[in-house]
Amino acid sequence: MRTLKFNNNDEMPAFGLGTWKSEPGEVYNAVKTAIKEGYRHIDCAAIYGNEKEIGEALSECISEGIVARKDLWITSKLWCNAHAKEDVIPTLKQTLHDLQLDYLDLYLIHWPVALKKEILFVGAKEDLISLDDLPNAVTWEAMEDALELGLTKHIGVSNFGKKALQDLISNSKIIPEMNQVESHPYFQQEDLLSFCRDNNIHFTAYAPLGSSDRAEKFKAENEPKLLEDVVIAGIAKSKNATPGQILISWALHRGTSVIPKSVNPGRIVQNLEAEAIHLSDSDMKRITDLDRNYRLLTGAHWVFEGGAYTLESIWA
Ligand SMILES: NC(=O)C1=CN([C@@H]2O[C@H](COP(=O)(O)OP(=O)(O)OC[C@H]3O[C@@H](n4cnc5c(N)ncnc54)[C@H](OP(=O)(O)O)[C@@H]3O)[C@@H](O)[C@H]2O)C=CC1
Ligand SMILES: O=C1CO[C@H](CO)[C@@H](O)[C@@H]1O
Repeated sequence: MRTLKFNNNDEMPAFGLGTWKSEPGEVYNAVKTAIKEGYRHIDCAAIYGNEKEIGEALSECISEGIVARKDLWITSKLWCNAHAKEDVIPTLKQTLHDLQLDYLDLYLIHWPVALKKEILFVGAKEDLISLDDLPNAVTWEAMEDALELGLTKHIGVSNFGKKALQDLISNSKIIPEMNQVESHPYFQQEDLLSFCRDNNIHFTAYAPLGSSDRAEKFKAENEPKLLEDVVIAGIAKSKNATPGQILISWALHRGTSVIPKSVNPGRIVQNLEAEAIHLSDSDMKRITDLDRNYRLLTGAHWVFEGGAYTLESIWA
């Protein structure tokens, strides 16, 4: 099993299970199947609305002796409406309660965007709080407190660009240990990955298979379909593998963590088996050459005329 090493020698399994869009009725089975088959890393978030069902599966896997808590790596994320300093710890405690855990392995600020407390999904510019009024550095101080309290073993961020990372690096006691962002062959983010490497920040690739089960309203017309790419298909055929497995294997060979989502038992197993695939330097180069700087999860839903955020400010 490939792992990413953290400062205190904790090792995060590089491969994990994504859980966004895994409905409450199906995520229980997905997590149980995954753990029984050998997954040891589950990626969660309060905003996915399914942490209670994930908690039931985790609790059963532990009580039935399928896995020990210490051998699992559980990540969750702080939603944007809880960035106020006093809201972070209570929100994390709710996630721990839902997941039936005493501690997380990794807690992330989900986006460098702040929402008013009563707003779950942004619908208008009035729902937003600007970073001048509620800076990431303030939220981060409470993340540091969570670490000190032992509620999580590691802290990090998600959807942060270089500037937002640099702000935290320059102004904080503890540097983020992880940045979880979109990454796949059509949107590799090599520059951000190098920045993270240079600053000792690990990198998790989300939407590694193209996130094709997103709601249509969040998709662009004629979005390129990674799983149908001819180069990926050709490499898959030559290795008796599937395109999904090649995409996962590429991310692992690149030294990143990768968290494909599936609720289908066959694909859950298939995705795990991608860890055993070997890609040659020439396979890797052919895939690296596919980059087209095509972001699937654009973040456009945060942007309103006269609002607090622009795409440039979010991804800077
Ligand atoms: N921090 C953040 O802001 C974000 C984090 N994430 C995290 O990353 C995870 C992964 O990203 P996500 O957006 O879910 O998209 P993925 O790229 O993982 O794609 C998921 C889709 O691929 C299908 N699929 C799974 N395995 C295969 C396979 N081997 N072959 C073909 N199709 C397959 C799934 O269907 P099925 O379930 O039927 O198998 C589903 O439709 C999320 O679930 C979440 O945990 C994602 C987006 C944003
Ligand atoms: O992780 C993610 C998926 O769900 C969220 C909202 O529903 C997204 O904003 C986010 O990027």
